[in-house]
Amino acid sequence: MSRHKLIFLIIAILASGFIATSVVSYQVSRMSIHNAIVDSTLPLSSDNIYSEIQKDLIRPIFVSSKMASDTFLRDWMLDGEQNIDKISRYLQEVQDQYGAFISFLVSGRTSNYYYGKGVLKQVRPNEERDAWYYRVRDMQVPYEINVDRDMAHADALTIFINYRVLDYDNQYLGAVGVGLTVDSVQKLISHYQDRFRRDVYFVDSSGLIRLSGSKHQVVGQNINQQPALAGIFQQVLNTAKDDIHGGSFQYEDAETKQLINIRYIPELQWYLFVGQDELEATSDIRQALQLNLLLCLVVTAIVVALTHVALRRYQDKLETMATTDTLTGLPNRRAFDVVIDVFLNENERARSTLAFILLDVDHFKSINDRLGHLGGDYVLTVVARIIKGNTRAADFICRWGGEEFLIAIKDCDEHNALLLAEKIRSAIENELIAYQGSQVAITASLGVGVGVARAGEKLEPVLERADKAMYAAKAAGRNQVQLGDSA
Ligand SMILES: Nc1nc2c(ncn2[C@@H]2O[C@H](COP(=O)(O)OP(=O)(O)OP(=O)(O)O)[C@@H](O)[C@H]2O)c(=O)[nH]1
Repeated sequence: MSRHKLIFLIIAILASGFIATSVVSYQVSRMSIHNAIVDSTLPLSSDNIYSEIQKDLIRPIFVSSKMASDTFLRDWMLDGEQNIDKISRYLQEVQDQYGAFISFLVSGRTSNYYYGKGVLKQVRPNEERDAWYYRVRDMQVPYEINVDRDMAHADALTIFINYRVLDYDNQYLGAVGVGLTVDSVQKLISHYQDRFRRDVYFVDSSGLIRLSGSKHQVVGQNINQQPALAGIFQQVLNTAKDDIHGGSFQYEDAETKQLINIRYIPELQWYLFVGQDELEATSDIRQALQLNLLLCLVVTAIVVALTHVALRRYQDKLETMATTDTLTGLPNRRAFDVVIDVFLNENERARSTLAFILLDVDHFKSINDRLGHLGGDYVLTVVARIIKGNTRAADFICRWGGEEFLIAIKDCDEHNALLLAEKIRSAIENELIAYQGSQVAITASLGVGVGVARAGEKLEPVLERADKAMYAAKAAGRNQVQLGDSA
């Protein structure tokens, strides 16, 4: 397998492994956050808000019940509603003492609507705003909770506790009670909005948003105008069972993925919506995913870079090992095959002849026999050194075989090749090699082949000329240079 393929494979394995683990862990975290929101966070918020509302309603119900059974109030009504100041003061005192928004009394006999400042108005059966009074008058239960506009306070949205007042013989006298501003509920939902980033809003059965702490759901709008939400709301209305309306739902719009919990608040006859944007809730783990992927990228890049360097070094080492003769340090015959094309290319650009000198140490067998194999090895290293010392860096020298060396010279004619071969021959002849106390003189036979060779072409003709010339030198008595037949 090539190095590039191996690196590509490593990248593919690391990247797919890292991406798979990051994405799987992201999905698992996302699902657990989703489930936590749907199963506990939203229902719990809904429960808390509902119980706060109930808690807020208990006190005014208690105050209204006290008013309905107050002997002063009943006697005043039975005595013919004589002194209006008295009842106004009473109502004002209740209002101040219990921090109510308004306290009121409506007389069944005179239809007067009394409050802290006197008579506000008279209720009329055909007045739509007074329908509540006639409903209370005829109802079977002692009180109702009604969310309505308060005329005495510029039509502010108010929760009224409407209590029936009966005389000592249980005959209906009128309706009494207090009104609460919805400010406390509004504060509560704003608190949820700010602290837990939850959308809290109340919707009546027509879909009208009555109270809201949410930026997206504005009071006065109708949720039926939001197609995704309208469908869910219809579902809630349709599946209402035993007055238990609601459940957990999810819907998506252009920017958000909302998870919502809907609950019916019977006291208000409104629906409480608590929602959370899943995308916002999971933004942290999405950031973690991005960071993870970035780290994976960095780790992959480091691993790939290290692998590349290690492989490169290893490959270089292998190549060097495979192409270098360990004894002389010269390139070997394999290196010749690798390098010669480059060598020929360079020579071709020079458009000149190429020379090969083939050198064979004379009677090397007997040198081996005399000095031993290690001694023979040493002689070969000396010969290599002599050849190197007499050639240029641009020449290519290699160990061709046992005691044979090849010198390739670019841009070299017969004359110069013969001169170089003679120089080497004479340097070898003149070298007295000292080995283990004895002095050894050696000679070599050299064959010169000169010709034109191009990259990709067979070199055999030129090489053969050098080879034949070398054998001719041997045959002619050794220790000499012979020139091969010219091309
Ligand atoms: N010490 C040593 N000997 C080698 C090496 N490679 C080849 N030889 C020996 O070199 C000798 C070459 O001998 P031959 O090819 O018969 O030729 P020669 O004795 O040099 O005689 P001529 O070439 O005819 O002058 C053989 O004995 C090989 O075993 C080597 O790396 N080291």
